[in-house]
Amino acid sequence: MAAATLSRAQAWEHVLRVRRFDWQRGFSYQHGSISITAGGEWHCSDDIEAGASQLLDIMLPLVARATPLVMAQLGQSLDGRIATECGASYYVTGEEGLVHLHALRAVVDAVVVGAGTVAMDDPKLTVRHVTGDHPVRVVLDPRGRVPEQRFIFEDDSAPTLHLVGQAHVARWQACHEQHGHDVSVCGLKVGEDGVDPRAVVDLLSCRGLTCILVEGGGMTISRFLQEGCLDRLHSMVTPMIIGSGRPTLTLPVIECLSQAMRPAARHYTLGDDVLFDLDFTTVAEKGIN
Ligand SMILES: Nc1c(N[C@@H]2O[C@H](COP(=O)(O)O)[C@@H](O)[C@H]2O)[nH]c(=O)[nH]c1=O
Repeated sequence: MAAATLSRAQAWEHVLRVRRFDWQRGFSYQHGSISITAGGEWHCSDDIEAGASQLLDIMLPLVARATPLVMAQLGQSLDGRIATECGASYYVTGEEGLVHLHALRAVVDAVVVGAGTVAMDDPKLTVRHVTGDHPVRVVLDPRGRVPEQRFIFEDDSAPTLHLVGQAHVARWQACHEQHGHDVSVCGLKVGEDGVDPRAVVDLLSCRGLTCILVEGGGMTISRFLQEGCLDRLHSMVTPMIIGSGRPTLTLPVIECLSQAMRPAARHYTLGDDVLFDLDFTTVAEKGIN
């Protein structure tokens, strides 16, 4: 009899199961031919397809854990752009990159986007390219400026949480009610520098949303990174040169490269795209002196 081979689809089912596994109580997950320990190390006693093996390598560190996770995802061109000057961004990354984005959505509790992304892209933020549940959609809108007619407000296939500055709560509650939108509005303290990403993480955590994907835009992700709020960043680089347009990350000016961030990094090929998996909780060991 031919030896069994674990397929990519089967590996994905394991990822979803591992996400639901109680890592507070159990230290290792065992199912059929596969065993997984906290942190994401895995072993399969059957043969395994290359795509399945890569999927486990990429996804298990995100789900085989008992602690909260705040991560971000960027789909960018080779020259570090996420959209053209006027905001066209559908799509920078290829088919496999998009599947990966949806896989990330399927393993988090909440997906966070800034007001600009909602205004410009009118995203759905649902899981469509893989099996799995939709995350809670969170709009970060300190100035309460997002247009009223947006897909995530009108669509009730997933819960939506609209985080606005305290001054805008009553107006937005009335607005969603008037339009019959099933959207929860929550107030945020807005300081001189805008909203503190830590306050967002705390607010979501109080609602049981502890595994968070910050999906865009570049400024929102940059702010989370600058404040030390990101554990991980998945940067999907596609061999396209846009040449001008919206940048991926915008951070304070540094003078020398010793001040640059050097997170531990792994990389994977997904179709024509290269995924850089950056772990900000661990500093890279290698460096050229
Ligand atoms: N354009 C772009 C991304 N952009 C993200 O996808 C959102 C649109 O998602 P949806 O409407 O749910 O399909 C958009 O608002 C932004 O958050 N992501 C990527 O991996 N690659 C891409 O090329």
